[in-house]
Amino acid sequence: MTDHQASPTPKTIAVLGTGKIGEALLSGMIRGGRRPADLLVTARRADRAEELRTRYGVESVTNAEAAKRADTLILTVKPQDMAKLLEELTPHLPTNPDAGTSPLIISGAAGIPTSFFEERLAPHTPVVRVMTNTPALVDEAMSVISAGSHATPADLAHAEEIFGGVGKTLRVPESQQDAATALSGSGPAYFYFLVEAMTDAGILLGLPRAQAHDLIVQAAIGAAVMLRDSGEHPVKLREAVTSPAGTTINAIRELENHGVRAALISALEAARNRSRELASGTG
Ligand SMILES: NC(=O)C1=CN([C@@H]2O[C@H](COP(=O)(O)OP(=O)(O)OC[C@H]3O[C@@H](n4cnc5c(N)ncnc54)[C@H](OP(=O)(O)O)[C@@H]3O)[C@@H](O)[C@H]2O)C=CC1
Ligand SMILES: O=C(O)[C@@H]1CCC=N1
Repeated sequence: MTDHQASPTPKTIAVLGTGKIGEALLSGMIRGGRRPADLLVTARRADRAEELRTRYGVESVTNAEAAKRADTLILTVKPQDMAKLLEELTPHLPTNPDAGTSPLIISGAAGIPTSFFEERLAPHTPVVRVMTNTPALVDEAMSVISAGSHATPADLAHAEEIFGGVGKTLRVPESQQDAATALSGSGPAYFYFLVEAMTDAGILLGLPRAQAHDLIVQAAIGAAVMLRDSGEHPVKLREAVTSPAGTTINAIRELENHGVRAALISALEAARNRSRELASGTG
């Protein structure tokens, strides 16, 4: 296909800045049946480019080449690297595209609003902002999707199709993206932190580390599946575990005494605030 012609189904997808999130998406697209020949990747280091080529059979190109050849550019560099990446891309993107003829820009970066891209790119450039998370690696991502000013329903559907291949998607107004970043973007880290802490508790209680880890991980998986599949409110599920004069209520009292609920609320608020700070793309 000629560069950037209007097309209802964009063909070539480039992942720019293929680190942890970029690779998770790339591997998901290939698992989902997309041909490596329809994918391009870019990386800052030659050894990383080679690694991606070897691992996935995809072509590794420069950012300039990706801008010229791809119909969809998924930008997965750190927020602080986004301005520089855009500087590298803009000379190679159409400068005065008609509506519908520009490549779709999908940003996976925390904090950076679609206006950041629209201010730096040609008029009509469609931009979609997505906050995914690392469980994309196991097709259990949560990807929260918002349209920029020029993104069409087809652009949103295309982003949903890409990210839907690695988990669930949800459309939200862009004003909710910083909150979503705090909840689901960073969310897996909170659960890993809890598992780490509870495994330490198992050690304190005399269990071997590997056994403590397995017990807590399976409790987490069981709880997660029940939260997802039972349709019950978490309070109900917790009440079902909490027997009168039993063990669980003693633990819950300690969690409340130590302000864990308030700590979590403050923690997510801090993450949301940091996402807002990242909006300028300067760190
Ligand atoms: N990690 C997570 O859980 C999540 C991250 N995100 C967002 O995804 C984005 C990427 O995060 P993550 O994958 O963790 O970060 P990584 O550092 O793993 O990936 C970013 C990659 O971009 C490369 N890079 C930087 N600048 C350029 C450039 N100009 N051209 C080509 N490659 C470049 C980096 O190269 P080098 O290796 O040399 O540094 C690195 O490999 C961030 O914006 C983050 O906010 C969103 C949701 C969850
Ligand atoms: O910590 C971060 O900034 C990124 C964005 C969401 C998860 N990780």
